Amino acid sequence: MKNIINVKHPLLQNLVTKLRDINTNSYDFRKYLSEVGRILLVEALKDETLKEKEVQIWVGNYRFPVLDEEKYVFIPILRAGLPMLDGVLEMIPLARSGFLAIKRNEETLESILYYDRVPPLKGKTAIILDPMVATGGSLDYAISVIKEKNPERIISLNVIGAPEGLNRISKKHPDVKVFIAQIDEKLNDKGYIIPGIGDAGDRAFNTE
Ligand SMILES: O=P(O)(O)OC[C@H]1O[C@H](OP(=O)(O)OP(=O)(O)O)[C@H](O)[C@@H]1O
Ligand SMILES: O=c1cc[nH]c(=O)[nH]1
Ligand SMILES: [Mg+2]
Repeated sequence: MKNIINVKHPLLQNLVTKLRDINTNSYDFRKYLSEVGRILLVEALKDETLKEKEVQIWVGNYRFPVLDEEKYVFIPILRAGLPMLDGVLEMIPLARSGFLAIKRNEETLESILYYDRVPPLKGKTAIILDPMVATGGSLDYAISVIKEKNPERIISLNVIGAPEGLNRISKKHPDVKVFIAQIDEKLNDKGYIIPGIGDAGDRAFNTE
């Protein structure tokens, strides 16, 4: 699983534990997802190439490094990926955003795409946001849809994954770098991650 990067940081582990806690309410749950997203983004872009820009400062004009912010397109997978968007947009405010809504059929575990509003991706870095990689079906589907739009590169930021799903992504999409805060033990017979955080969409938006 060379393309799966388990980002290990005490601050991330602390946030994941707060997400696991069933006493965490939906407001805090969304806030913690957003914070995890931001930390994962920092790690994912740590070797990024910068452009030079002339900046007027107090002693004249100097050239300084800047990020080409509009090169990045964040793509949260609705619903549960949505709270991660706030955190990453705080870091790259001029990034674009696109939206994919994918829902698992909880009986068959098959992923269904019900909304695609992703802007053109040619020459862009697409950054997928979704807290959970369980069977990997939803992430696999999202990557396939995004690849059809020919981005320069695809990165995925995820909070918790099961070995089953991460193996699937690693085999099918070795070109996509996945930055993940926690790799858990397994899936249960309903396709939920154990120990996991339960249903992330329901917990984020207070539904059942
Ligand atoms: O790896 P998989 O087996 O495909 O499962 C992971 C998917 O399940 C969750 O979404 P869900 O289908 O529950 O939709 P929701 O965010 O609307 O609740 C999660 O946010 C992932 O997208
Ligand atoms: O554990 C899981 C698996 C899929 N989707 C979730 O929200 N949680
Ligand atoms: Mg759900």
